[in-house]
Amino acid sequence: MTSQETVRFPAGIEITAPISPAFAEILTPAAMEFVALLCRTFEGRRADLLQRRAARQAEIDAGTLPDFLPETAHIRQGNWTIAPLPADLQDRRVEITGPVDRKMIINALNSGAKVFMADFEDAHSPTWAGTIEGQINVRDAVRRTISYTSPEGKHYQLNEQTAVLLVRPRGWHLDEKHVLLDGKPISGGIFDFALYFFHNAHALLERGTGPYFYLPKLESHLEARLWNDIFSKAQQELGIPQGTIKATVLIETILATFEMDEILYELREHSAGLNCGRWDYIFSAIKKFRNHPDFLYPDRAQVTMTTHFMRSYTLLTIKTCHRRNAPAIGGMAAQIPIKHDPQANEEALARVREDKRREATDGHDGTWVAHPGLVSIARAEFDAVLKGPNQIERKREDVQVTAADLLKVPEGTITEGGVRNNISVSLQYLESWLRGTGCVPINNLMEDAATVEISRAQLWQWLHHPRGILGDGRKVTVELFHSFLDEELARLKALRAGRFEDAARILDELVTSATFVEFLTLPAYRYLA
Ligand SMILES: CC(=O)SCCNC(=O)CCNC(=O)[C@H](O)C(C)(C)COP(=O)(O)OP(=O)(O)OC[C@H]1O[C@@H](n2cnc3c(N)ncnc32)[C@H](O)[C@@H]1OP(=O)(O)O
Ligand SMILES: O=CC(=O)O
Ligand SMILES: [Mg+2]
Repeated sequence: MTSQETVRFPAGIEITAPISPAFAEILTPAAMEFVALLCRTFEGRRADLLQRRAARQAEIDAGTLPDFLPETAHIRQGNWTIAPLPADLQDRRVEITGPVDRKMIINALNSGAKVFMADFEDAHSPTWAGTIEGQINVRDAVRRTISYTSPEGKHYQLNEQTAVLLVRPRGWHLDEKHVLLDGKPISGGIFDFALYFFHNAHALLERGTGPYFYLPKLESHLEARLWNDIFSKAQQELGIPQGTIKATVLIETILATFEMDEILYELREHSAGLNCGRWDYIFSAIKKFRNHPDFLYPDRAQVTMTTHFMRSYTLLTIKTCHRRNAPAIGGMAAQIPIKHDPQANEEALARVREDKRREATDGHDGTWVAHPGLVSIARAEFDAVLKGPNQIERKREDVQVTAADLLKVPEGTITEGGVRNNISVSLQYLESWLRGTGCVPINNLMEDAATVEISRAQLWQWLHHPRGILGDGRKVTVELFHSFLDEELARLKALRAGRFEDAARILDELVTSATFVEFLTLPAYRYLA
């Protein structure tokens, strides 16, 4: 390892973590100059927008529910479209997503999916090493030099035909604590974006593709405007034509659904449509209305894609996108292939098939899968429906969705099984995240930061809401939570060693805190190397 003293960074930049020779190829003085420029230019606006989130939360807490914005009615009513899509983003019928681990990047690019989203977000635990290695891995993937040999001696390299690469940087709320600018941690999202763009934009263009992104967890069109301005500045600095960057925004907060036209409009030169990030969306609904007496959500397993508010959201996303000639990408079913149990496996695959069939029939232009074993299943469902590379021509003008549809609370029950499952899944996921793995199979389901946000947010809500009562009449209290937590923790610790005590400390803080913690990754990041 070299230390920062041996690498000359621009004035004001300090890196507080080790820099190996391989890391120094990413953290070059020129790249860090670019990072610093974007952070200096835009950090103030990021901070203001995070403040604005808090102000909107206060309005909701005071009883003002979200609605479509009167001041942007002219944008919703106007007849504009996004700029034409590049050739390699026309057909996105199956997109695989996954962490920026070297082997998984190769497997994902070779999976037969049209697109691979390399994830520095929900599926990524942002350790210093994992984050910079992720940048090395995507750099090598862009240049097609990436290879890997497993400890068992299996060799991995890219096929002739590979998926189109998209990168998802961190959301606005996360800092990169190992990089200080003028003494303060910088934005994790700008850091991820800037390094990928700086090192790869020209190489991507030379290969006939481009710098393509997914943008997570936006809560308003003003947050989209900030990304758009960052894109314009980045392109200008690197001498890349304006409009080259293409970004798909995840509609995964309940507030963003009310501003989908506006988000597409802000990014119209850079837009590659919208995606229904269902897991964060459910989390966001619980989080935003947590203090409202009428909004109490049942067990996580009961908040499905066919509940009224979820169906309304996905249909409105399709209609909004298609009116603007933008693709509407579907989301991720949590089921993954199950080894060694053919019947359970067939049931899991049937659930994925059903989910993808509904998305394709509704009008989505593509969808997400969690695992290479699901690519052909999703593909078959979209092949059966799509007449061309996408179905943007299906405008779905028949869809009528109101604010009330988007806010309808699903009915259901809160059960002891639901409470225990939320505790156990949160503990297992946090424990893995603390060890640097941001996506894991638990009970044969894909779990990542978004799915686990639902679990811990439900625990908080059931504990703090007067109607957080189990089917058998017991109120969810701190005492009940602690007794279940102790039992679930003991069960897990008996199975294997790990950072379960740290995970339990974080979960306890998240659930029993009087005020809701905005994101579980904020306290958890304090524990991360
Ligand atoms: C809410 C959201 O944000 S969704 C987006 C974020 N979530 C994701 O991206 C999910 C990514 N998926 C994963 O990480 C994994 O599929 C898991 C953790 C769910 C399951 O992983 P595993 O239990 O290791 O799966 P499994 O053992 O069946 O893997 C078989 C092979 O497929 C590979 N594989 C599994 N998932 C992926 C993936 N998403 N991308 C690339 N390769 C994958 C494995 O690396 C393994 O490769 P190998 O045979 O060469 O060793
Ligand atoms: O990012 C996707 C989600 O479902 O959350
Ligand atoms: Mg998400």
